Amino acid sequence: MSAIPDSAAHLSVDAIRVGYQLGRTMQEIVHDLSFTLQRGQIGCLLGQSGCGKTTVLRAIAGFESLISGSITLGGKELSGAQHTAAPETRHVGVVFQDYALFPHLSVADNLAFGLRGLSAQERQSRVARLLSLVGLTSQEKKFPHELSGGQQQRVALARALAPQPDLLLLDEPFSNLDVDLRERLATEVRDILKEIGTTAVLVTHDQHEAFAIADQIGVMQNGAIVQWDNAYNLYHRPATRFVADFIGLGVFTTGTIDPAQQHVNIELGSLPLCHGMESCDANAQGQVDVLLRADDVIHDDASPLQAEVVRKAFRGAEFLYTLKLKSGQQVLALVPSHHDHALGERIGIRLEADHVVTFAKTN
Ligand SMILES: Nc1ncnc2c1ncn2[C@@H]1O[C@H](COP(=O)(O)OP(=O)(O)OP(=O)(O)O)[C@@H](O)[C@H]1O
Repeated sequence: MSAIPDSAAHLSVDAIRVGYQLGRTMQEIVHDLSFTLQRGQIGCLLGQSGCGKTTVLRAIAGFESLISGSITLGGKELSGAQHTAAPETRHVGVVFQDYALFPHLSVADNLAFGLRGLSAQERQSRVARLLSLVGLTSQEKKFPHELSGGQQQRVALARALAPQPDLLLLDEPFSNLDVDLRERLATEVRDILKEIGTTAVLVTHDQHEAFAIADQIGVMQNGAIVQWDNAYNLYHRPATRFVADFIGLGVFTTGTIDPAQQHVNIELGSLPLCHGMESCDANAQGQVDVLLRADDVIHDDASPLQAEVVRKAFRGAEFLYTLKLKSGQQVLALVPSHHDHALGERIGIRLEADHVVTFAKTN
């Protein structure tokens, strides 16, 4: 599923195919991929290593030509099947994974580097504003090696924003940072981009990062976007089994449709078919796979339904329990961490699903 081209969009990526020349043959990596962003929106391409995220970003930056399709920014076509505007003419900023700062220049000079066309006074005031925006005013005289990874990434962001690009591209910008810092910095970067209203596209394989920063996320599989949506819908209304599996924590459990009642019966109880779903196969028959998220299974001491704790992972505020049902099927449950149960213990659970997601059975 791909986005419908939108003529009012600021960035429009329309049915692009991109590949690499290997000897005499063109190996197509990105197939018929489309999405749009309004001015000031932040989009994210999320997917496993090798699915083609960076290739899309490189095509938007102008480093790769298109086999077919088009890329339009602010109403102007940057790439089509016949032409590729040079990267330096696109008004597109790029933040790379390795920051790519100039090691011999101070923080302030790194930021001023792309502003040589401005007067000294304008340059100074833009650098001062950006330093304050990224919270590095007191570090302006330092050199990159004197900064932490998170600070270096903020300098890279400020440097890319300095020429006031029409679009900012971020290629796995947080992957060199600690997991804890990644999500925090992603939220900070979102606040900064929103404050100045910059349209941006980020690529990452980390869904928490994507959730923290993006308005719209495209889940990629084998060079195509399989769902372009907001984080809530990707989690609660996954369009395909791949998205359901890739996003969030959950298991598939076997369900049997009761067509008369429009319910699906699973070992844990009965769920209204398609509950909370805008699109769903209400005519499904027989057996289906039902997606059960870890937050659909609630720990409840008063429930007569019991399951055995077979695995537990402490996550601070919660435990992620893997629970074995009577049949041997396993489900996941996120439980507040003051409920500390031992492996092998049987605990009461009940079902509480806001969205009932089913897929055709695979085995
Ligand atoms: N310059 C190139 N020449 C030939 N093939 C390439 C080139 N760059 C990338 N590829 C191939 O294109 C495919 C997609 O690569 P790409 O870097 O776009 O994926 P990705 O999703 O960004 O992966 P990662 O998360 O690992 O960076 C891979 O199979 C890769 O080997």
